Amino acid sequence: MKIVLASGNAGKLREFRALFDTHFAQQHIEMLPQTELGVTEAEETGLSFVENAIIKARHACAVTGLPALADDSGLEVDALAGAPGIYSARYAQPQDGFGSGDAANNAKLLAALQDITDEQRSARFQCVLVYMRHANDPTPQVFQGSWEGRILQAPEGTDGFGYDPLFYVPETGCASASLSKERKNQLSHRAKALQQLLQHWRP
Ligand SMILES: O=c1nc[nH]c2c1ncn2[C@H]1C[C@H](O)[C@@H](COP(=O)(O)OP(=O)(O)OP(=O)(O)O)O1
Ligand SMILES: [Mg+2]
Repeated sequence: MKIVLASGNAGKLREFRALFDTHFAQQHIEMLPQTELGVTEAEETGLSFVENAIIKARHACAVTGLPALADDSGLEVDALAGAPGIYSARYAQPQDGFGSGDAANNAKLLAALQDITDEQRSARFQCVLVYMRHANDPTPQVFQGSWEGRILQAPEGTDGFGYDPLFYVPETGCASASLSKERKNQLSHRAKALQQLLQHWRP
């Protein structure tokens, strides 16, 4: 069975690859990144993670004719009333003077939290996974995971992607970007959402 993985984010795709190698090794399920099937990015016009994940999954189904699994994820910072949230990937904009992309997003987040003490820097990653059997699937299957931490005062670590260098993980005592990919894949929001999927999924 072929399933399209509806993400263009290389960091996510690396993590999914390792998670699927662990869980689907014995099953006849082949996960193909959308980029390998000529699927371009969908416009994320939703106002919630689940809406955006449905938009991405539906788009990938429509283009490929295959079932699709999409991940919409992001960082919620309490001191910023939940921002950047669903806008995490597009947090920094060229007109802010930060540029765009992961490094710019991290720089903008540090600037926004400049005067915020450690105790007030609580945050969490959210991940919503949506599986759709086809573009008109009336019952998308939705799975969710979150990961609690806080935002560091300066980046740490060299692994991972996105906001990992600024995300301190209390249960490990280091930044997410200092974790091995195996350890992150045991603890993360994405790993938790995938565990939910593995328990309840009807392919
Ligand atoms: O484990 C993570 N470690 C660090 N950062 C993370 C993580 N998980 C999500 N994030 C950040 C990256 C990006 O700023 C946003 C996701 O945005 P999101 O729209 O879901 O993904 P994306 O645009 O990069 O690729 P795509 O939409 O094709 O899947 O949250
Ligand atoms: Mg996106």
